[in-house]
Formats: sequence, structure tokens, C-alpha cells
Amino acid sequence: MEKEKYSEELNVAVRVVHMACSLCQKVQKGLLGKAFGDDDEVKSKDDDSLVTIADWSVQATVSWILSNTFGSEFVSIVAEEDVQTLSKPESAGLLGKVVSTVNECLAQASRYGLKGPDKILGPSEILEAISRCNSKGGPLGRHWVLDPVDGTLGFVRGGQYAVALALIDNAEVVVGVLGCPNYHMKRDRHNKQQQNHISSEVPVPSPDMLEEGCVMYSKKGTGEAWVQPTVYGDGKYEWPNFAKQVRVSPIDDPALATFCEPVERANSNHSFAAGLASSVGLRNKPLRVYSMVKYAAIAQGDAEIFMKFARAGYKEKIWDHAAGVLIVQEAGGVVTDAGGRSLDFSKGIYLESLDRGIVACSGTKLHEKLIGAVYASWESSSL
Ligand SMILES: Nc1ncnc2c1ncn2[C@@H]1O[C@H](COP(=O)(O)OS(=O)(=O)O)[C@@H](OP(=O)(O)O)[C@H]1O
Ligand SMILES: [Mg+2]
Ligand SMILES: [Mg+2]
Ligand SMILES: [Mg+2]
Repeated sequence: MEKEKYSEELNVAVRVVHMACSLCQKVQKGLLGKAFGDDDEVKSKDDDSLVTIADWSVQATVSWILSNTFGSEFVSIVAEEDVQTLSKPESAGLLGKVVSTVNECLAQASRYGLKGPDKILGPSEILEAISRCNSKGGPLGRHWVLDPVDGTLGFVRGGQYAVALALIDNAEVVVGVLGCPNYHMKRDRHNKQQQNHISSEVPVPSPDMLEEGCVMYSKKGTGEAWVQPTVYGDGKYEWPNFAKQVRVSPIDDPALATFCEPVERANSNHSFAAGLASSVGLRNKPLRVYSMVKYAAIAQGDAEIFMKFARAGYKEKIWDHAAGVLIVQEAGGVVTDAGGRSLDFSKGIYLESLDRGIVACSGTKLHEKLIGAVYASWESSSL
């Protein structure tokens, strides 16, 4: 792949994810000041999962920036949220909050080197921006894939969550950006690799920058993944900020490795993962973390393994994985389904032919052991 290919897409994606992180920070702070269930900013969807003003507002913001930058007729976006609830007459208050949140965020676009709207966007333009993300993806052409807030449960509980944006080109994930507003980049005393791909200026990081959230990103085929601290709306850190290369952990001894998995039992079979863990000799307790922050943890070497085994019948969606998978792979890791096959992003919004679950590892040695254990457990359970 030519070096410059997708550079502009990556550049815009990183900036808009930084904007989205700042938006989410503000909304999460506001939510945490209220008693859970005591506000109208969190709604339940038909499948009982949650959606908040942050989910809709990030989707509108990213959609507006991508469409305005690349031309709406050229942009296909596959994203999680729709406007069903938001466009009901009784949701006028909720829509009003989304409209002001999006406008407040877009007003900051120039701080991130992006162009915002010339005038305030009205409710119909915001609804249009959200519903424009209704592409079904597929095997051909370019599709942006967005999870505006991944781990919404973590978000409303004051925990980890992520903003995930990827670009798929002819079924391959070519750009991945993961905003993790509550997950800090790894501290390392030397920071020799700092460099900035997004700008020529390279400010020196102050130690407290490393305590804040981060945005990770990568481009397919580069063999590199990068992390930046988040830029906050309070003017504490100004854009452009620096970037540091991330790399997976060198640990390949199961006895020293740590695995992460979803927090909720409903989302992943904890006992199946525990069985695999013990059969390959993992000793550490699982790290249960909301959202795609689990991929970020693998990419920067905070953990070695991520396993997710959803219940039979649940179909994984591409926006829950695309950005994280690319970042882990380019940082040196391996990600497949539980049968050891690559994930197939060509079938539209679902990972259609996924075999049982997802296994992401820092290296092939751990990965082979885990896939072997999946096969062994499968054989013994079907005896
Ligand atoms: N039943 C079921 N099984 C498996 N996965 C499901 C299920 N229901 C939802 N989801 C998707 O899981 C996303 C959240 O994954 P997490 O790893 O954050 O799960 S957890 O909250 O830590 O348990 C979550 O993403 P968000 O909706 O963006 O939060 C969902 O897309
Ligand atoms: Mg959701
Ligand atoms: Mg999600
Ligand atoms: Mg989501």
C-alpha cells in the first residue's frame, strides 16, 4: 500500500474522534451528577440496551464532519444508532439536548483543524446527519464504520467506553481509530518514539497528559499503531498534541499473561473463557472492562488476550470490532474468530460467519494455544 494512501481519511478520523471524546467527557460528567434513571438523557432500546444523548450526538457530529469533508454523495457510513426514538414528538426535549450538544461540539471544530458549519444546525439537519449513517456496508467500495459510544453501559456507570471509527475499503479495514476518554496511555519513562503524524509540531508531553484519556489509531499495512492523549475542551491541552507508538506485550508465557473480557455475563460466556484460560495455563484473574478499550489494552501491552463468546444466535456487529481489530493487528497482535479464521468484514453490518467468538492475542504463541483449547473443549463437549 502506498504510504500516503488513506492519510487524509486517517487525519480527519483522528481529529473527529478527539472531538467526540471531548463531547462524551462533558456528557458523562453531566450524567454522573444525576441519580441513575432520574433523567431523560438515557433511554432503553427495543433490545433493552441503552442509548444516550452522547451516542446520538457523536453519530451526528462524525457524520456531519465526514460528509462535509469528503462530500455526502461519496460517504457511506455504517453506524449503530437510528433516529426512531429521537424523532418522536414526545422526544422533543431529548432532541433539543442532542442539537445543543452537537452544535457546541462542532463550534470547536477549528481547534482540531477541521471545518465546522457556518451557522447553527437545526433539529432536522441533526436528524438527517444521524440517519445518513444507515449504509449497510458490504463487499465493495468504501464504508466508514462507526460505534459512536461503545460500552454505553460503562459510559452511564462512569466507567470505560470508546468511540470507534474505521474505514473499510473493499472489505478490508484500512483505517482504525479508537477514542478511549477514560483510558490512559501507557506511561514509559523514555518516550523515545514520540512523533506526530497528524502535525509537524511535536510538543513535549507533560507527565499529567499521560493520566488522561487517549486516542489510538492505525493504518493497514504500516505495522504501526499510535496513541495520543485526549485534548479537552477546557483548554488544558491544545491541539496538536504528540503521538507515541504502541506495541503489544512481549509476554508469551500463559502463566504471566492477562486476559480481558466483557463485564456482563449476558455479553460473553465467562465460564467458557475461564475453562479455556485454565486449560492453557493462564493464572491471572480476568480483567473485565467495558467496550473496545479491551482492544486498546492489548494494543498497548496492558493485557495479552481478549476473548468474547457471545451467546449462540447473537451476531457480532462490525462497528464493535473493526477499529480495534486493525489497531491490535498493526501493533503486532493476532485477531481471529474462535475457529482461528480472520474476521470477515465483507458481509454488511454483521460478522456473519463468525465461529463461536473472538480471540485477540498479543502474539501467535498464545493465540495458537487458545485456539487449540477451543477445539479441544469443543471435541470433549461433543463426545
Ligand atoms: N447479547 C449480547 N451479546 C454480545 N454482545 C452484545 C450483546 N448485546 C449487545 N452486545 C454488544 O456488546 C457491546 C458491548 O460490549 P462490551 O464488551 O462492552 O460488553 S460489556 O458491557 O463489558 O459486558 C455493545 O456495544 P454498545 O451497544 O456500543 O455498547 C453491543 O453492541
Ligand atoms: Mg448500543
Ligand atoms: Mg458497541
Ligand atoms: Mg454503541
